[in-house]
Amino acid sequence: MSGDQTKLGVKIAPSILSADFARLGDQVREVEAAGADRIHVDVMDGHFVPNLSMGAVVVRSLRPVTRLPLEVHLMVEEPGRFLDGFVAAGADTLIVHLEVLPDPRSMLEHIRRGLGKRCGLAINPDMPVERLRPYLRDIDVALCMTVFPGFGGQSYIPESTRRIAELRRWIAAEEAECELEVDGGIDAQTIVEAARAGANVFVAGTAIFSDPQGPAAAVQRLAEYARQAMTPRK
Ligand SMILES: O=C(CO)[C@@H](O)[C@H](O)COP(=O)(O)O
Ligand SMILES: [Fe+2]
Repeated sequence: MSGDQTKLGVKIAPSILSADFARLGDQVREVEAAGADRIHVDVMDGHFVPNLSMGAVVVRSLRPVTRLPLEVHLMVEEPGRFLDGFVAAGADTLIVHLEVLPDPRSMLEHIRRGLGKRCGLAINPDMPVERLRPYLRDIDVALCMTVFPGFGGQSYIPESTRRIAELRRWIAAEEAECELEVDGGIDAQTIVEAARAGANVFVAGTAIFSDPQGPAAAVQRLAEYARQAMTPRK
């Protein structure tokens, strides 16, 4: 059935925000070889979030390095200014925040039909999850932030688990096909909670790139925990 978490499968999305930028290409190759499903690129403008990070030049440099899809998480006040540039650089998925889009439909349409890319809508922890409901059939990814965006290395907000479960119910009710992605503080413990609640895509930065056994081991371990936690749903 649509909205079925198990049908979508577990996807691990390493966030390069926590990578060693002096060895970025090698680190991306390493997580790809370990079975990561996509690369998560966090873009911050210093306005929507109180931090700066990276732009399309990083996507352009990574494009020849990996076959994995490059997913761009736009934590910026005016995402419309940057979409075409990220696509030209090689982005596969563009995720924009609902907080900056009073009516996101035209932008989602532009990403999907105009640019021919996958689109996602993200919401911050203080945005009621039902605000995503009208768009669930128009997006490829619903991104539930499990920390306030702006920085890697934060702790998962416990209330997120209830929000993920609620979003999973809305996705099923709408018979939507979108993925349910979580981002922020995902580690060996919280991935189990998030997977049980209904998430199927897991962004992880610190838990992968700061793992004492290395990024490859971390990717494999996280994927295994999530698969075990994901129970078939009716
Ligand atoms: O979007 C963001 C932060 O704003 C994330 O993608 C972080 O980069 C995830 O990092 P960890 O919480 O896993 O360290
Ligand atoms: Fe992110």
